[in-house]
Amino acid sequence: MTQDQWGQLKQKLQQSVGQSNFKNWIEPLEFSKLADGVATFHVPTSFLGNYVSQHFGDLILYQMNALVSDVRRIHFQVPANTTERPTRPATRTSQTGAGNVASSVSDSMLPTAPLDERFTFDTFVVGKPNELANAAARRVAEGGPTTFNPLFLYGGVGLGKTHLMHAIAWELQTSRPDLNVVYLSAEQFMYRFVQALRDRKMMDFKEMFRSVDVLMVDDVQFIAGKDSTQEEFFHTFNALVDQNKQIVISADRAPGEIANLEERIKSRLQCGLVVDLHPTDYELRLGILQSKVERHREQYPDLTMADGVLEFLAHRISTNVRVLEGALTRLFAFASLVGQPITLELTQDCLADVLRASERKVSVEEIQRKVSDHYNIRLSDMIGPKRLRSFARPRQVAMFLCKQMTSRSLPEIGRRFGGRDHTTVMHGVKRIEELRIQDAQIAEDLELLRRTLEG
Ligand SMILES: Nc1ncnc2c1ncn2[C@@H]1O[C@H](COP(=O)(O)OP(=O)(O)OP(=O)(O)O)[C@@H](O)[C@H]1O
Repeated sequence: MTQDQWGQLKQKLQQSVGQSNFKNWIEPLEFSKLADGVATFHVPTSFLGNYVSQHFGDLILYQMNALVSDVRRIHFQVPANTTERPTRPATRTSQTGAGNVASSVSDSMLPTAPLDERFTFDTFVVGKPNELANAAARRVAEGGPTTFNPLFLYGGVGLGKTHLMHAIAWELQTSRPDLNVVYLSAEQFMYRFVQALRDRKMMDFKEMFRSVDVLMVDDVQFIAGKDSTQEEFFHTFNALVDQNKQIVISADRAPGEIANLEERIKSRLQCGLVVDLHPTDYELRLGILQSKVERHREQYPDLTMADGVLEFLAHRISTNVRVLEGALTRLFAFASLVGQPITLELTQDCLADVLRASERKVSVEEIQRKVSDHYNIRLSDMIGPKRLRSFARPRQVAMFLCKQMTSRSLPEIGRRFGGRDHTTVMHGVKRIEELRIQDAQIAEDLELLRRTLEG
């Protein structure tokens, strides 16, 4: 391939990956040579090589073959005279991408997967459900003598396991640059293992894995049922533990609960510290939202957000932090697109599907019953026409909770409150929103009721 052809290919890639990806990742590539079906590119850092290999490797290979035939592999190389800045843990080694794409700088070092720069301890919000996991991760990140091995982190989807592992790697990169820290998913472990078998490079594979100082394997449940990968994992694990090298493992469940995982591996995994990331609670969700909103505010400085929106989201969106983050991002993008402030109404419109999906199954009837019990009035009085303050206030509280905790529209809520008009419901909801700020007793009632209703 000539430099001209590389120029043409770059134009094509620009169209495929978009301007910003192109600028960040493709533009820095320098085509070096094409020989024996292997296209070599020079990259300024192995991190960049890793990233491009993983995210755009197949695309480059595909588009290159449309231009010149018979390219089998892509190779990313940091030229010998380049000094890499040690800014990220992942830069010390390189990543082998899928298929025929490889980015290798040194064949003797184990490639680590790229780390997400947003996943640090600074950005990890700590609350009751994750404080132990956070403390254990921090302990490992200090890089001192191994006190528990392995650290086994487990928890449901999107609760921060990967975030904590990346945070450990970032931290060690700064405090202990002498250590060879490797983070990879169990799937990547398997892929490397299969590749080593295929290329008859098992000795290299073993050597590479045994030269690691801190090994972190994400989503280990992936190797369940994959017998030879499990076997190899077991040997790697034992070899590192014997050498007192730190291991961190994550999974979506406790070691004992991973089906089709060999007993000896289960028991090995339980040897160290097993920590559970619990589902988030309201306070943690609110804390996470508050911290994330700051970053969105920087991006959209002109957007205003009404009081209560974050609280609403923290109440209504389930335990998965990824969903919570996604909702916030979408909300800001939407509000900026339509040029409107972020109000509760806009939030409900924009996130209707997310809210519906994570809706707790609380019914209007249940709310009415709990609220009338709480205020010691009869259900018939709450729904009936009487306007006495002692009935009207609980009625408004119930309307407010219906609006917050169910996906019923205002007219629907009105109908279930004795056929009232939607404007009456709207007025009731607004009144309680005001009172919640002015009147501590109402705020307390609401909190208590919400907790009982959530069960
Ligand atoms: N306590 C937290 N503070 C800030 N962000 C968090 C927290 N917990 C999770 N997140 C964010 O939620 C998202 C999902 O987290 P992460 O990918 O670490 O989850 P996971 O437990 O590895 O999920 P999976 O089981 O899907 O692999 C990430 O963007 C992460 O930054």
